[in-house]
Amino acid sequence: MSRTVLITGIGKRIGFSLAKYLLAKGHKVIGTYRTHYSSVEQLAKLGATVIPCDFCQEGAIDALIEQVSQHTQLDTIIHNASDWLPDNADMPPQQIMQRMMQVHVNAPYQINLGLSELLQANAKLHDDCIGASNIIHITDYVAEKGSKKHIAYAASKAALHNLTLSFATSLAPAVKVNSIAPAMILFNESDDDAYKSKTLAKAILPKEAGNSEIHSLVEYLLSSHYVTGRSFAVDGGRHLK
Ligand SMILES: NC(=O)C1=CN([C@@H]2O[C@H](COP(=O)(O)OP(=O)(O)OC[C@H]3O[C@@H](n4cnc5c(N)ncnc54)[C@H](OP(=O)(O)O)[C@@H]3O)[C@@H](O)[C@H]2O)C=CC1
Ligand SMILES: Nc1nc2c(c(=O)[nH]1)N=C([C@H](O)[C@@H](O)CO)CN2
Repeated sequence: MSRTVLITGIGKRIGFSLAKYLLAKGHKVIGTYRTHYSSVEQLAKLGATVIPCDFCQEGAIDALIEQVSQHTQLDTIIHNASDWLPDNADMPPQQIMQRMMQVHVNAPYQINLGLSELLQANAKLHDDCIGASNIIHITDYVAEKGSKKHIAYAASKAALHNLTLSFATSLAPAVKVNSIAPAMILFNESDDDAYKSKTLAKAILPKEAGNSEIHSLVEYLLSSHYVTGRSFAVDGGRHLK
């Protein structure tokens, strides 16, 4: 059955690849972006509805909720947008924590509350309406482990997983709410060989997993009618090292 999926942060990397993947599967995609890369135009040409939204801009989230509410068949939200700020970023610690909580906690919280009635109503469009609609929070392995250099980021991702627990309870039985906790999906262009070797050595499956690991897990969660309130680690067994 074709779904209508809101994905945040579609401009690049995992968000971009996931939007392309879901469009290719025949789903309708509504995607938010902060920077207007050519990839955004590419997704629009493939049929996506693309909406500019910087979650740190006053009023932007309310405007997004208002705009997405017009898409009356919305049944899935994937919170992918994220800012990987280190604690030594060139701004005061208070601002670092505020931005991390704004992007990773306040934005998903407000969007979920603002669109939950639509998700619940559209669960009924499916043959089996129990667990038919979805919210997926993309967190991070460090939500459970912590981080030496991204303390505020890790804390905000832990809070994002806590939203999974609360919304899973409050939106049952129509809406499933789950976390995906990745570790090493994609390196950044700025990562040097020394960093890559050190990072790969943290997992018992030492590899850069790639976007397809997220695609297949999203597909599984969308097909389930019974999995909710859980976190799915995509981390090469880092917890066993
Ligand atoms: N890549 C990996 O190996 C891992 C990724 N993850 C998680 O997976 C998800 C995707 O990762 P990845 O693709 O690497 O992430 P990126 O950092 O490459 O991209 C994140 C996206 O979020 C957008 N974004 C950042 N800040 C804001 C904001 N204030 N308002 C709106 N949008 C914003 C970015 O926009 P812009 O392009 O303008 O910056 C970008 O499109 C993230 O949640 C990340 O934390 C977790 C562990 C590992
Ligand atoms: N928003 C982002 N979050 C994270 C990123 C990223 O590029 N953007 N990258 C990672 C790393 O893969 C880290 O897990 C290992 O280097 C974590 N989160």
